[in-house]
Amino acid sequence: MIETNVSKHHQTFSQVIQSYYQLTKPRIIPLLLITTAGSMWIAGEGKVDPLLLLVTLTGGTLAAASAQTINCVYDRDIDYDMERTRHRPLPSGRIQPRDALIFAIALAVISFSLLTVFANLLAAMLAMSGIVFYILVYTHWLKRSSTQNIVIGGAAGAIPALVGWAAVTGTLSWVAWLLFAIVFVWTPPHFWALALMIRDDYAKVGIPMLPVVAGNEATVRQIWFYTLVLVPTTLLLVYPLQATGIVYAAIALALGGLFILKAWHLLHNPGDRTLAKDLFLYSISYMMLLCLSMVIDSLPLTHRLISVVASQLHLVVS
Ligand code: HEM
Ligand SMILES: CC(C)=CCC/C(C)=C/CC/C(C)=C/COP(=O)(O)OP(=O)(O)O
Repeated sequence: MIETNVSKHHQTFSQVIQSYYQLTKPRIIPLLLITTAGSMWIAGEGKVDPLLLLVTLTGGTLAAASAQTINCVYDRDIDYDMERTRHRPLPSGRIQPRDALIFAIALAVISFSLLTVFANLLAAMLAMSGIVFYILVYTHWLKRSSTQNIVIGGAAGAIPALVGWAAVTGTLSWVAWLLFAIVFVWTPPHFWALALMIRDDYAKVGIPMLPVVAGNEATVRQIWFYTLVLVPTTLLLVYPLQATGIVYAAIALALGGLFILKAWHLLHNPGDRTLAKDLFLYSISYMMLLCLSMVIDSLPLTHRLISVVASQLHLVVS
């Protein structure tokens, strides 16, 4: 087991807080919340109770933080061996695994209570299932054993979209599952682009990420495949589900076109790490803007503006 001297040094209160904060891998959480919010706005047809929004996003934050913290406890051995993750609080000895687990359980309990009391039981149960799936299916079962680890495990990252929908409607629908599918299909291009950049790190610790096991060519082909599935999937919200309108359709098409273009470049240059990095960074902006377009599209103001423009066009034509 990893023991370092760092834990024996005195840490100031703010350093301790900082370490617990880092344990939650906070940089990923805002995007998870953006998918939750996009889902909530579509579910609420442009009108979301601010208190429900606040509670759901807080509950979602705490659940994701709990999941990431348990993942840090479980993966502390490989995190120690990888350059990118070596300085995390557990491998560097700033927090003890037992304390991290207590912290994670506390986060999960608060999240569950908050969501149950102020949203509903379905939203709370979904958030908890996100934690369980991420830990059991991704971290424990697949991460160290399958090249498909992030395809199947990626379902955990798509659960926040279901949480958002459930919080507003108390149930799940086809649209909710489609939002889930969008994040699910987006995850392989998102992660494999990154894995192409840092494959050596994964190879070092024996994690069977696709580029390590199957090579760059096979990985870019998979990225290309999932990107080609992703873009039409995003458009199913417009037709046949009719959950979003013209504003979303136009933005989803433009963003999707650029995603396909970038994936195409990578497909023809599998060894180019700059292109891989470009696609990874774009995948994040893509999801952010796609969800933002869901929100804008659902607003009553947008609907009014569109009917004004449509009637003007009608006048011009007739
Ligand atoms: C199993 C699925 C996923 C895997 C394996 C994965 C893996 C990763 C990894 C390893 C990083 C780099 C983090 C670092 O440098 O410490 C990253 C970054 C990121 N991921 Fe994912 N990810 C997954 C799904 C998601 C999902 C579902 C979202 C949100 C919807 C997301 C959002 C982000 C964001 C925003 C970053 C950038 C963080 C930064 O600014 O450094 N990821 N991902
Ligand atoms: C509703 C709910 C609670 C959902 C939780 C979903 C969740 C925490 C998704 C995160 C996915 C993710 C960023 C994985 C990082 O992979 P990794 O752990 O392999 O990354 P690493 O190599 O940086 O450790």
